[in-house]
Amino acid sequence: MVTVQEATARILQALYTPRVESIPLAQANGRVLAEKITADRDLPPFDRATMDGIAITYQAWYEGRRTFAVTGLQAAGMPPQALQNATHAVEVMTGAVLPGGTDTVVRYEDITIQDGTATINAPTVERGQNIHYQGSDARQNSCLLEPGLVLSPAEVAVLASVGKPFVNVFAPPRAAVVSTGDELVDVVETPLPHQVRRSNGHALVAALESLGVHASLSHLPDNKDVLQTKLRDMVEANDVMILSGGVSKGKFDFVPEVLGSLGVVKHVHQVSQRPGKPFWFGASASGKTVFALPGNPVSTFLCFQRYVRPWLLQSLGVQEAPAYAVLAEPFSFPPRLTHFLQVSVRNEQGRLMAYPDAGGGSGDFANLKNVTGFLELPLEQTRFEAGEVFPYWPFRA
Ligand SMILES: Nc1nc2c(c(=O)[nH]1)N[C@H]1C(S)=C(S)[C@@H](COP(=O)(O)OP(=O)(O)OC[C@H]3O[C@@H](n4cnc5c(N)ncnc54)[C@H](O)[C@@H]3O)O[C@H]1N2
Ligand code: MOO
Ligand SMILES: [Mg+2]
Repeated sequence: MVTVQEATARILQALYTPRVESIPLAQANGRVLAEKITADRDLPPFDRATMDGIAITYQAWYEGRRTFAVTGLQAAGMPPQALQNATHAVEVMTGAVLPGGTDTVVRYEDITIQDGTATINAPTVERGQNIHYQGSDARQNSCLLEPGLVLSPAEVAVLASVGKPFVNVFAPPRAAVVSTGDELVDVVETPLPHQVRRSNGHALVAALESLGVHASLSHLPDNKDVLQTKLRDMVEANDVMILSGGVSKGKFDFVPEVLGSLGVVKHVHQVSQRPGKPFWFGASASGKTVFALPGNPVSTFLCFQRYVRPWLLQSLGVQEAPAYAVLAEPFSFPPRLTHFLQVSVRNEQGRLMAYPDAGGGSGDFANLKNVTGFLELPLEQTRFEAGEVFPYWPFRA
């Protein structure tokens, strides 16, 4: 048995190397960037008027001039005009290039224009006001986006602005979810009194889907030969397999033995934690990864959030800052195990307060609907006081 920290370290030493694929910009939202994006031009690419009004030379204002003959019009999209005379002004529109020879923009609200002459009514004018200077946001060739970034609408705008109709992103791993257990029937079946409908596989597929990974789903019986035959091909055909059930000490818990016989080398089996103690993790010689999660539904769910999700994100180079929350009420947990306490987190004046709602144990998956995540209570402690801060593993906002 290893600690949660040791298990984490071993898992994160066995990352997989994702393939890179080029996708259209319209599909980029939510994907993980696999290339460095640099500015192809200065940002903004020219001195840009930020207000509709007139462009003047500040010096003329400074020397006391308040009226300017309007001798030109600079609309957005027009090549730059030039001011012929420092006593003149050019009408300028937001988004237009600042006309040559001007250095200051005065808003229409601060002027009156009559018979081709603009009069400035504003009490003060600052040199360079209402101009977004070329290169003030970023210089040409400077790095705008780094690999590992999860692309959001904000980054889609950046990609468009630097002329990327296609972008390189990391391809999601080929993934397979396999649930096991003779007592489990399909969702469309009516279970006999001694049977239950299987739910873990569906939860895992949905959890992967929310990370952009489309996994196959299958179910296998508690039969060593069948497991061996079916898992053999699946291990090599996928980058990652996620199994549920059959990893504990029961007479029909064949999964660790079968995986071992297929050349999947055990890196972790049994972690000093509750729920999820029988957790198993291994990798084949060719780097194919297998997570075999304990079958109790809350254990399966927790182990996915605590181990599979970070492994996947780190494999894709995604840096996710660890989350923490404040325990809102005292809690006791005597066993020398890291306890993943189900909590409901509320933001109270900027502090994430975690309210325990432990539920009825690792079989009580219906309780997960009441909570927002798990608080990781360390094994060294048995008593946890209100106000103490612990790592928090959210699975919903
Ligand atoms: N002697 C011991 N017994 C058990 C130990 C132990 O340390 N010593 N650990 C317990 C813990 S903790 C857990 S968690 C479970 C893990 O069991 P397995 O991984 O072997 O899972 P199964 O035995 O196949 O199933 C356990 C439980 O979960 C239900 N299950 C499984 N898959 C699904 C599914 N897809 N959908 C819904 N429910 C599922 C299954 O019906 C069982 O009730 O072992 C303890 N035992
Ligand atoms: O992981 Mo087991 O879930 O403690 O029942
Ligand atoms: Mg079992």
